[in-house]
Amino acid sequence: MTADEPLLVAEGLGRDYGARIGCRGVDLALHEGEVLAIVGESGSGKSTLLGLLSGAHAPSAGRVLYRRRHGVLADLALMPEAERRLLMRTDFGFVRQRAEDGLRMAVSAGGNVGERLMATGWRNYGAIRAEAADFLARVEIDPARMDEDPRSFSGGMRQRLQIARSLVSRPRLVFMDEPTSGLDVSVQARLLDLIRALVEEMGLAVAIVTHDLAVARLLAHRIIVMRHGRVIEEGLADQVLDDPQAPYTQLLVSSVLTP
Ligand SMILES: Nc1ncnc2c1ncn2[C@@H]1O[C@H](COP(=O)(O)OP(=O)(O)OP(=O)(O)O)[C@@H](O)[C@H]1O
Repeated sequence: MTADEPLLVAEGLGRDYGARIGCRGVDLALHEGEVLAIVGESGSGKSTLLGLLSGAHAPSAGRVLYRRRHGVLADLALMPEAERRLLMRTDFGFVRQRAEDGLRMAVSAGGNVGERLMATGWRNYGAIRAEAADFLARVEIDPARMDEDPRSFSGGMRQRLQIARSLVSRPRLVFMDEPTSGLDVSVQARLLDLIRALVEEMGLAVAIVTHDLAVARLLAHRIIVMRHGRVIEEGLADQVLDDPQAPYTQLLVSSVLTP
């Protein structure tokens, strides 16, 4: 596989909810090490698109192709269920808006991280514990607290723990849905820096949904702008933010629209 070949491709992708449009006609490609931000106001279809790209939901139109480690493109919807589930464990990571949705709250911090390692084949208890401690330190959680469960953690710590849980198994592709909203502004800034550092260091491909253009500017290489379920503009992050072409994007960027 060469760097020119995309890791993930969406072709004519769409999903309806009865008569309501979730998203329609989305074409995109995501390459290794690339961060793609999906922006748009509430209800524009961002989460629906992320659900389709990650294989969590089946499309009602089009398809999502994923380039597997041996280089072959596979249609997520046509994969046998067991294979898709395995792929989601080994190759994909998810960071949800609410840490509580991505963590097991009654399981220790170390357990939350170690569980992901076990799901990808790690078996040696000592090695799992050491790796979990190491990864907790990377997300700035004191490994001395690894036996505590996340209910005793602050919001920012919980989100950092969710990030550790998602990344410890070295996925190739990470899906993030508003990973910093709902946190204090100062906590958000620190978390964004951490995400940026980890994504860069691990060479991850990321599809991140955000209504916050500052998040997109900080993290993304490319941006797609959605409105009423469709992609209305896409391009390099700086291009879209500094020289938006679509009138709607111009309004978004000038903050006339409140997300
Ligand atoms: N489970 C569902 N059942 C019915 N309609 C849905 C469902 N999920 C989303 N929709 C509709 O699909 C459209 C797109 O919603 P989606 O959640 O993808 O937007 P979004 O851009 O992620 O919004 P937000 O920023 O508020 O999360 C909206 O009109 C929404 O009402």
